[in-house]
Amino acid sequence: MAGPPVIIWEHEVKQLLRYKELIPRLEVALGKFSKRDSAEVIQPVRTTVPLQKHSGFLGVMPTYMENDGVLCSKLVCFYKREDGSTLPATQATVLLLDPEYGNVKAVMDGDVITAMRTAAVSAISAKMLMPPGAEVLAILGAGHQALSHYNVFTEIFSFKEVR
Ligand SMILES: NC(=O)C1=CN([C@@H]2O[C@H](COP(=O)(O)OP(=O)(O)OC[C@H]3O[C@@H](n4cnc5c(N)ncnc54)[C@H](O)[C@@H]3O)[C@@H](O)[C@H]2O)C=CC1
Ligand SMILES: O=C([O-])C1=[NH+]CCC1
Repeated sequence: MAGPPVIIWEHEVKQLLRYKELIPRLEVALGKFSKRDSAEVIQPVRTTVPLQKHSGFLGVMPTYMENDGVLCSKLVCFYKREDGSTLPATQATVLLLDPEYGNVKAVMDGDVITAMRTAAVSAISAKMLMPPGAEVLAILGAGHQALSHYNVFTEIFSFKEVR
Protein backbone atom coordinates (compact mmCIF):
# COMPACT_ATOMS: atom_id res chain seq x y z
CA MET A 1 0.00 0.00 0.00
CA ALA A 2 1.50 3.35 -1.04
CA GLY A 3 1.88 5.95 1.68
CA PRO A 4 0.58 9.50 1.49
CA PRO A 5 2.30 11.87 -0.95
CA VAL A 6 5.33 13.83 0.11
CA ILE A 7 4.69 17.57 0.12
CA ILE A 8 7.54 19.71 -1.16
CA TRP A 9 6.94 23.31 -0.15
CA GLU A 10 8.12 26.44 -1.96
CA HIS A 11 11.15 27.04 0.30
CA GLU A 12 12.26 23.43 -0.22
CA VAL A 13 11.91 23.65 -4.03
CA LYS A 14 13.98 26.86 -3.85
CA GLN A 15 16.72 25.03 -1.97
CA LEU A 16 16.70 22.03 -4.31
CA LEU A 17 16.47 23.60 -7.79
CA ARG A 18 19.70 25.01 -9.23
CA TYR A 19 20.06 26.33 -12.78
CA LYS A 20 23.36 24.50 -13.25
CA GLU A 21 21.54 21.18 -12.80
CA LEU A 22 18.17 22.23 -14.24
CA ILE A 23 19.54 23.45 -17.60
CA PRO A 24 21.33 20.23 -18.61
CA ARG A 25 18.30 18.16 -17.50
CA LEU A 26 15.95 20.35 -19.54
CA GLU A 27 18.24 20.08 -22.56
CA VAL A 28 18.02 16.29 -22.31
CA ALA A 29 14.20 16.40 -21.86
CA LEU A 30 13.77 18.81 -24.80
CA GLY A 31 15.95 16.51 -26.95
CA LYS A 32 13.78 13.53 -25.98
CA PHE A 33 10.60 15.49 -26.76
CA SER A 34 11.97 16.39 -30.20
CA LYS A 35 12.45 12.71 -31.06
CA ARG A 36 8.65 12.32 -31.09
CA ASP A 37 9.04 8.85 -29.58
CA SER A 38 6.10 8.08 -27.29
CA ALA A 39 8.29 5.95 -25.02
CA GLU A 40 10.49 8.99 -24.41
CA VAL A 41 7.96 11.78 -23.85
CA ILE A 42 4.21 12.10 -24.21
CA GLN A 43 3.27 15.72 -23.61
CA PRO A 44 -0.11 16.72 -25.02
CA VAL A 45 -0.92 20.36 -25.65
CA ARG A 46 -2.04 22.11 -22.46
CA THR A 47 -5.78 21.86 -21.75
CA THR A 48 -7.28 25.09 -20.44
CA VAL A 49 -10.48 25.71 -18.56
CA PRO A 50 -11.65 29.36 -18.70
CA LEU A 51 -12.39 30.92 -15.31
CA GLN A 52 -14.40 33.67 -16.97
CA LYS A 53 -15.82 35.17 -13.79
CA HIS A 54 -12.26 35.68 -12.50
CA SER A 55 -10.56 36.63 -15.81
CA GLY A 56 -8.36 33.57 -15.67
CA PHE A 57 -7.68 30.05 -16.81
CA LEU A 58 -6.82 26.72 -15.23
CA GLY A 59 -4.18 24.98 -17.33
CA VAL A 60 -3.60 21.23 -17.00
CA MET A 61 -0.19 20.10 -18.25
CA PRO A 62 0.45 16.33 -18.04
CA THR A 63 3.62 14.53 -19.14
CA TYR A 64 4.64 10.88 -19.24
CA MET A 65 8.21 9.70 -19.80
CA GLU A 66 7.83 5.91 -20.05
CA ASN A 67 11.53 5.10 -20.37
CA ASP A 68 12.33 7.25 -17.33
CA GLY A 69 9.25 6.14 -15.34
CA VAL A 70 8.10 9.72 -14.79
CA LEU A 71 4.40 10.61 -14.75
CA CYS A 72 3.47 14.11 -13.66
CA SER A 73 1.15 17.01 -14.24
CA LYS A 74 1.28 20.69 -13.54
CA LEU A 75 -1.91 22.50 -12.61
CA VAL A 76 -1.58 26.22 -13.16
CA CYS A 77 -4.10 29.01 -12.70
CA PHE A 78 -3.29 32.30 -14.42
CA TYR A 79 -5.23 35.56 -14.44
CA LYS A 80 -5.43 38.96 -16.06
CA ARG A 81 -5.10 41.18 -12.99
CA GLU A 82 -6.13 44.82 -12.68
CA ASP A 83 -3.25 47.35 -12.77
CA GLY A 84 -1.82 47.66 -9.28
CA SER A 85 -3.37 44.39 -8.06
CA THR A 86 -1.36 42.59 -5.40
CA LEU A 87 -2.94 39.22 -6.23
CA PRO A 88 -0.62 36.66 -7.87
CA ALA A 89 -0.98 36.45 -11.68
CA THR A 90 0.03 32.77 -11.68
CA GLN A 91 -0.18 29.95 -9.13
CA ALA A 92 0.99 26.43 -9.88
CA THR A 93 1.23 22.98 -8.31
CA VAL A 94 3.09 19.98 -9.73
CA LEU A 95 1.91 16.42 -9.00
CA LEU A 96 4.24 13.44 -9.37
CA LEU A 97 2.47 10.08 -9.79
CA ASP A 98 3.52 6.45 -9.82
CA PRO A 99 2.91 5.36 -13.43
CA GLU A 100 2.33 1.70 -12.44
CA TYR A 101 -0.16 2.18 -9.60
CA GLY A 102 -1.48 5.68 -10.28
CA ASN A 103 -1.03 7.03 -6.77
CA VAL A 104 0.26 10.55 -6.17
CA LYS A 105 3.82 10.34 -4.84
CA ALA A 106 4.58 14.04 -4.40
CA VAL A 107 2.77 17.36 -4.38
CA MET A 108 5.20 20.16 -5.16
CA ASP A 109 4.88 23.88 -5.08
CA GLY A 110 4.89 24.88 -8.74
CA ASP A 111 5.55 28.60 -8.51
CA VAL A 112 9.34 28.36 -8.26
CA ILE A 113 9.33 25.49 -10.79
CA THR A 114 7.33 27.67 -13.21
CA ALA A 115 9.59 30.68 -12.71
CA MET A 116 12.83 28.71 -13.09
CA ARG A 117 11.79 26.26 -15.83
CA THR A 118 10.42 29.03 -18.05
CA ALA A 119 13.54 31.17 -17.65
CA ALA A 120 15.82 28.16 -18.10
CA VAL A 121 14.31 27.22 -21.49
CA SER A 122 14.62 30.86 -22.58
CA ALA A 123 18.29 30.68 -21.64
CA ILE A 124 18.70 27.41 -23.57
CA SER A 125 17.21 29.04 -26.67
CA ALA A 126 19.49 32.06 -26.16
CA LYS A 127 22.51 29.74 -25.99
CA MET A 128 21.64 28.70 -29.55
CA LEU A 129 20.23 31.92 -31.00
CA MET A 130 21.98 34.82 -29.25
CA PRO A 131 24.51 36.64 -31.45
CA PRO A 132 28.04 36.00 -30.19
CA GLY A 133 29.33 39.00 -28.26
CA ALA A 134 25.87 40.30 -27.24
CA GLU A 135 26.49 42.82 -24.45
CA VAL A 136 23.07 44.09 -23.37
CA LEU A 137 20.23 42.06 -21.85
CA ALA A 138 16.79 43.72 -22.18
CA ILE A 139 13.84 42.47 -20.13
CA LEU A 140 10.25 43.68 -20.61
CA GLY A 141 8.29 43.94 -17.35
CA ALA A 142 9.52 43.52 -13.81
CA GLY A 143 7.53 40.61 -12.35
CA HIS A 144 8.34 37.01 -11.46
CA GLN A 145 9.45 35.97 -14.92
CA ALA A 146 11.56 39.10 -15.29
CA LEU A 147 13.41 38.23 -12.07
CA SER A 148 13.94 34.56 -12.94
CA HIS A 149 15.10 35.51 -16.45
CA TYR A 150 17.48 38.09 -14.95
CA ASN A 151 18.84 35.46 -12.56
CA VAL A 152 19.51 32.75 -15.12
CA PHE A 153 20.75 35.02 -17.93
CA THR A 154 23.24 36.76 -15.65
CA GLU A 155 24.33 33.41 -14.19
CA ILE A 156 25.21 31.78 -17.50
CA PHE A 157 26.11 34.74 -19.77
CA SER A 158 28.24 37.85 -19.26
CA PHE A 159 26.44 41.08 -20.11
CA LYS A 160 27.83 44.57 -19.73
CA GLU A 161 24.40 46.02 -19.10
CA VAL A 162 20.85 44.93 -18.22
CA ARG A 163 17.94 47.16 -19.24
N1 LIG B 1 5.25 30.02 -20.94
C1 LIG B 1 5.31 29.80 -19.66
O1 LIG B 1 5.67 28.72 -19.24
C2 LIG B 1 4.95 30.88 -18.70
C3 LIG B 1 4.48 32.08 -19.15
N2 LIG B 1 4.18 33.06 -18.25
C4 LIG B 1 3.70 34.34 -18.78
O2 LIG B 1 4.74 35.30 -18.58
C5 LIG B 1 4.16 36.59 -18.34
C6 LIG B 1 4.73 37.17 -17.04
O3 LIG B 1 4.36 36.35 -15.95
P1 LIG B 1 4.83 36.73 -14.47
O4 LIG B 1 6.19 37.30 -14.50
O5 LIG B 1 4.54 35.55 -13.62
O6 LIG B 1 3.77 37.86 -14.15
P2 LIG B 1 3.92 39.08 -13.12
O7 LIG B 1 2.56 39.58 -12.88
O8 LIG B 1 4.77 38.67 -11.96
O9 LIG B 1 4.74 40.17 -13.94
C7 LIG B 1 4.22 40.84 -15.07
C8 LIG B 1 4.98 42.15 -15.19
O10 LIG B 1 4.65 42.77 -16.42
C9 LIG B 1 4.50 44.15 -16.18
N3 LIG B 1 3.68 44.70 -17.27
C10 LIG B 1 2.37 44.55 -17.49
N4 LIG B 1 1.99 45.22 -18.57
C11 LIG B 1 3.10 45.82 -19.07
C12 LIG B 1 3.36 46.66 -20.19
N5 LIG B 1 2.38 47.02 -21.01
N6 LIG B 1 4.63 47.06 -20.40
C13 LIG B 1 5.63 46.69 -19.58
N7 LIG B 1 5.44 45.89 -18.49
C14 LIG B 1 4.18 45.47 -18.26
C15 LIG B 1 3.85 44.22 -14.83
O11 LIG B 1 4.02 45.47 -14.23
C16 LIG B 1 4.64 43.14 -14.08
O12 LIG B 1 5.84 43.65 -13.54
C17 LIG B 1 2.65 36.39 -18.31
O13 LIG B 1 2.17 36.72 -19.59
C18 LIG B 1 2.50 34.89 -18.02
O14 LIG B 1 1.29 34.39 -18.55
C19 LIG B 1 4.39 32.90 -16.93
C20 LIG B 1 4.83 31.72 -16.43
C21 LIG B 1 5.15 30.60 -17.28
O1 LIG C 1 2.82 27.39 -18.73
C1 LIG C 1 2.72 28.02 -17.67
O2 LIG C 1 3.20 27.61 -16.61
C2 LIG C 1 2.02 29.29 -17.67
N1 LIG C 1 1.57 29.83 -18.73
C3 LIG C 1 0.96 31.09 -18.53
C4 LIG C 1 1.07 31.32 -17.07
C5 LIG C 1 1.76 30.11 -16.52
